[in-house]
Amino acid sequence: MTKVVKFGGSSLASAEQFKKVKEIITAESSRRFVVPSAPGKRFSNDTKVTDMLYGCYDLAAKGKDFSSEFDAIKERYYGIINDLGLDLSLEKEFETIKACFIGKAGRDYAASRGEYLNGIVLAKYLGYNFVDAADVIYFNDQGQFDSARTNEVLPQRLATLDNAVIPGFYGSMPNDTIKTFSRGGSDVTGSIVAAAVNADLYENWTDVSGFLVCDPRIIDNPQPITTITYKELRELSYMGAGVLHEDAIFPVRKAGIPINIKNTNKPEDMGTMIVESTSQKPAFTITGIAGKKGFTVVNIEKDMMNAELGFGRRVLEVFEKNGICFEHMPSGIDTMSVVVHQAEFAPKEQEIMSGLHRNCHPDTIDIETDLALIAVVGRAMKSNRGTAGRIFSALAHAHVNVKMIDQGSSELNIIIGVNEADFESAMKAIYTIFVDTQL
Ligand SMILES: Nc1ncnc2c1ncn2[C@@H]1O[C@H](COP(=O)(O)OP(=O)(O)O)[C@@H](O)[C@H]1O
Ligand SMILES: N[C@@H](CC(=O)OP(=O)(O)O)C(=O)O
Repeated sequence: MTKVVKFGGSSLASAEQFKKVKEIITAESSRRFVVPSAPGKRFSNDTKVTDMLYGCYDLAAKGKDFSSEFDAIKERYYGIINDLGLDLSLEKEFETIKACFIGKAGRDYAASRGEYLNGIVLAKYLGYNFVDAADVIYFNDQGQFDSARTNEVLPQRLATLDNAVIPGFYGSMPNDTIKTFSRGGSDVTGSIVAAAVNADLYENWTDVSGFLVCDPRIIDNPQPITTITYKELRELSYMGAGVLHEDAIFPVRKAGIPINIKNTNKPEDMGTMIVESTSQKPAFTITGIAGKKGFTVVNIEKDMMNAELGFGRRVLEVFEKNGICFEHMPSGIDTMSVVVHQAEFAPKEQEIMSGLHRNCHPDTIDIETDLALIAVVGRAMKSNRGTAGRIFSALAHAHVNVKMIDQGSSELNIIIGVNEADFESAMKAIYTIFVDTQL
């Protein structure tokens, strides 16, 4: 039996957390491959080492003095090393990092050092081999994960080792520079390593007892989800359920390896099993709710739009030419709405508006900003009548105006657009109707 265990930043934020991690790893000899994140927050208004590194590098890149910020990062590591009583010096590593900051080695390089250094500390503490992710995880020239090259090198390298610590979050580009995944990307490394060693299980250790029906920062003590399918999870992660990076699902899913989300602070809790399919009925009609703020809707109106061949294509062409992906596109007979990420759309707004006028000759176009999207997800929704009705009556009772509705043909999710100001009350209303009232 081989398990790959990924520990998030909250699980490795201090020496106290490192001790819990060692106890978990040594409790089972199958926990042979370990993927650590950089030290995270020790308390709610603490700063993650990754953010400290970004801040420090930004100063260095502007040619400003970054010594006190750099010392604060060193202190985080030496605090852990000293409290664990390790005989380990990172002075050589810190010298190299400082020189690379001055030499402007890049933001990705800077951020990756959080996981790199934590990997060295954890390997020493566990007595495990250290494998630098830069030597085994690859990206292509476009900056996308290069699975072909990684699959040639990583499985072979790990096959020679009884155990290893492989830092999460980064790898190397064809020109040997360092590249990171997007934020939270150590989850992706864990998944890639699990596939490479053909693990029986990928354990993802965090600070909550698994996936919860709703974000615990919005609902107090939400119910846990014991089993969830990859498909459901992808919908929820994509819509902001931060426990697991949305891209962490693909490598293990392809290899048929289940994921178990576990709590480092409560290892006895079962956590959540993420599986391909299950006959287990979810506890409620819905499996989970997640949501994100920061969307814009572009509403396009034109009489007889439905009869105009190629109208939709011409609309989307304008977004494509401006490099904007669309999230949803609800449409009527004479109307079409395109929902996009506000941060991506805002700088291109004028180009897109004039492009739409030129390409599609609409009667009117209006833009609504500050929209939040909420995904209500559940494999049981398909076989339960009236789910949408319950959602909308709950929202009406909570005085939330629904701006947009989109139901995928898989009937796995219903997406609802509301004003950002209504986001929290909408999430609470939906949670209450399905979980507390259990309608
Ligand atoms: N549906 C959800 N279930 C559980 N946690 C969630 C959910 N949505 C958001 N979260 C947040 O995700 C956090 C865990 O993810 P993350 O901060 O990336 O942890 P780690 O540092 O272990 O990688 C939780 O502390 C919680 O605040
Ligand atoms: N440290 C990186 C990568 C990561 O996955 O971290 P965490 O496991 O703490 O979410 C980040 O903050 O984005």
